[in-house]
Amino acid sequence: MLTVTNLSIRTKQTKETLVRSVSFSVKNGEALGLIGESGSGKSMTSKCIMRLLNPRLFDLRGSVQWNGKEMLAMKLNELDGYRGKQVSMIPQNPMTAFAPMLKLGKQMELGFSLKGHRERTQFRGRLAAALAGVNLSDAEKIINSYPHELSGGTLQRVMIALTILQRPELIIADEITTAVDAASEYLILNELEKLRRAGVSMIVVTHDFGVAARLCDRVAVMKDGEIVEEGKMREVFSDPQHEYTRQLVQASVLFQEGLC
Ligand SMILES: Nc1ncnc2c1ncn2[C@@H]1O[C@H](COP(=O)(O)OP(=O)(O)OP(=O)(O)O)[C@@H](O)[C@H]1O
Repeated sequence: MLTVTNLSIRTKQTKETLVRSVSFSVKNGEALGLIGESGSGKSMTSKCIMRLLNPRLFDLRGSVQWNGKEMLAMKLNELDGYRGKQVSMIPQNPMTAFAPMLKLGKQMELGFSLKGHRERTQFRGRLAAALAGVNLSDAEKIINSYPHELSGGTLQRVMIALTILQRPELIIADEITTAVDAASEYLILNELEKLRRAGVSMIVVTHDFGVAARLCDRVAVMKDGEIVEEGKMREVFSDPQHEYTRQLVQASVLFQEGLC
């Protein structure tokens, strides 16, 4: 279980507070939607949970506990057993998740610690199936590509397939359907729904209530670095209390009806 308590993030250089006293929790097997407009602090909060913020650039206050362990105090060597294994993030900009000078197949071998021909062959079979699940049919081409040779949407789907293979306990999915076509979005959401049914917990970062409604039990709405409303998905969606949430819900409904 993840518990974030009074998390604040401030830049050291400009002293700007980007995230202010944010608190939420994600129970085992639960999915929380982190919703809000661009710049509201969703990605910063997610990166902080993954310990991806450079302490020389950001002041972090508060607490991020994973199964009772304080993540913000965890040493770098301890993080190896946490990141990617227990908690994985599918980042908004997937290019940052891959080393630019290594072919993807090589990176996967290293990431999954594959040894020997047999392990590699077995992995490639599983990879091909996971890639097909997110609408990528040419596994060979992907394995033999450098990251810059693939589009952002394709790399994002590769990340999703790899996360599915890793099967962590918690997945943080940051705007994972914004760079892909509608058919791929449909398949990606199906794959995430399967993981949910298998008991994987999730934080779904999105500005789209529709995406959150498909996957999430609860939702926290962020605005200007703060959570302004939190509750059960259905209740917040059908009876939003905060004016900003009302606007988001309305925009989502209008969008779904094709009116904007
Ligand atoms: N590396 C950084 N240094 C300083 N400020 C940053 C940095 N990254 C993001 N910010 C600022 O932090 C605030 C929150 O950004 P964040 O990326 O978390 O927003 P978001 O809600 O995820 O929106 P989006 O979906 O557009 O990424 C914004 O004001 C942004 O300009």
